[in-house]
Amino acid sequence: MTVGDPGGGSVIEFRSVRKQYDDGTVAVQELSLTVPAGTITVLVGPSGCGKTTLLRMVNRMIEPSSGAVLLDGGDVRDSEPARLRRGIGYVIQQAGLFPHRTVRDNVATVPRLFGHGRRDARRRAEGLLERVGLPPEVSKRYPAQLSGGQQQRVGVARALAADPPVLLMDEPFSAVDPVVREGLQDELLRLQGELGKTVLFVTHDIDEAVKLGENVAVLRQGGYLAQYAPPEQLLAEPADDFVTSFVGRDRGYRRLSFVDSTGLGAGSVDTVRIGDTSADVPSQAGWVLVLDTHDRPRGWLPPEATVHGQLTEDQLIAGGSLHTGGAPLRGALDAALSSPSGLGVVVDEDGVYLGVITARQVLEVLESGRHPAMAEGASR
Ligand SMILES: Nc1ncnc2c1ncn2[C@@H]1O[C@H](COP(=O)(O)OP(=O)(O)OP(=O)(O)O)[C@@H](O)[C@H]1O
Repeated sequence: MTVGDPGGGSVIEFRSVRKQYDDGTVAVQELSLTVPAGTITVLVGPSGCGKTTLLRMVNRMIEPSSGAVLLDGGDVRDSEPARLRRGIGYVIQQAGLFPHRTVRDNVATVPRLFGHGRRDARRRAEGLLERVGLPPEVSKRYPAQLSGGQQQRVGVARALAADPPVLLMDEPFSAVDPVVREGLQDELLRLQGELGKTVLFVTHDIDEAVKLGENVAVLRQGGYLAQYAPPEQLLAEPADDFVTSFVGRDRGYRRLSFVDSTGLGAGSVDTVRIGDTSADVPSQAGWVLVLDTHDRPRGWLPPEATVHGQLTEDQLIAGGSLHTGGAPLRGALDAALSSPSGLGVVVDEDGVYLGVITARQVLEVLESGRHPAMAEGASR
């Protein structure tokens, strides 16, 4: 076993699986779904629609009543559960940590199971904790001494400790507040970029689903698969009324996250630099953008503002969000709408000023049909 090295992923295939519990509840109707290797696939749907049941069929915590789950083509029933689970990381809502073991020992448990010595296992655990973005000082604390978000990170580190090709995540970020949750989501995407696991992720939150999933399976009450598609397609072409209402009224706006802004031309605006004197500041009919010495935007001077002596930061009006050229159109629209001048500032990857755009320009790009996916959606 190699701990923490890039491991790649396995294909998971649900083949006509159905689950009826002993009391007669049918949690999953006959359902077929292939989860591609090395991607994040999200199971989303309202409470009780069978998401957890489906997820737990992969590591045999639940056995299907009929049908089969295959990992890289092999039926999971052919693997003894304990052995199977060593290749499948599992992260749950409350992290499920051992309360009487330190954070480091919680993670080190897994390498120990694989026969590593205590020291080696701890060293590996510390590497993993760093990888999930935890500072070294938390490693000797107990789980109760950590915030909810930190506990979830430990849960992820522990699930990754065996370098499993598959990671099952059941509402892992639901118990933390929205800001921490966003951070955890970003961290998972970054981590996945490095590790390329096959991640099957359960949530009831459609925003989380479209943010994380390369593919999203929408389930509805009674354990039916309503739609299985990449998020942009889900938002553009919801399969039925249930999916339409589940993805929400603002799906048109959310789809802007999936349309890139290539082709959105940037205009220009007068600029000055911090440290310039009144003589350098253009006669002001309109807003002037202020840059630092590296040409990075710092803020705005309003029309008719007078500059006495050298221009300093405290004379500026704070800018809105910045749009990185080529990034999704949603960011361009947000930059324009959040800017005090109404002009969204476009920058390059290094944050250097490129030009400005207006909300109207963003809408014109959408309406001009230069983005076929959006034009198609508009006609629906
Ligand atoms: N052991 C069980 N015995 C009987 N019914 C069960 C059992 N476990 C789950 N169910 C039922 O099966 C259905 C699907 O449950 P499941 O936990 O898979 O849904 P879920 O989509 O994950 O829900 P949630 O988002 O609320 O966790 C529900 O109606 C649930 O009540």
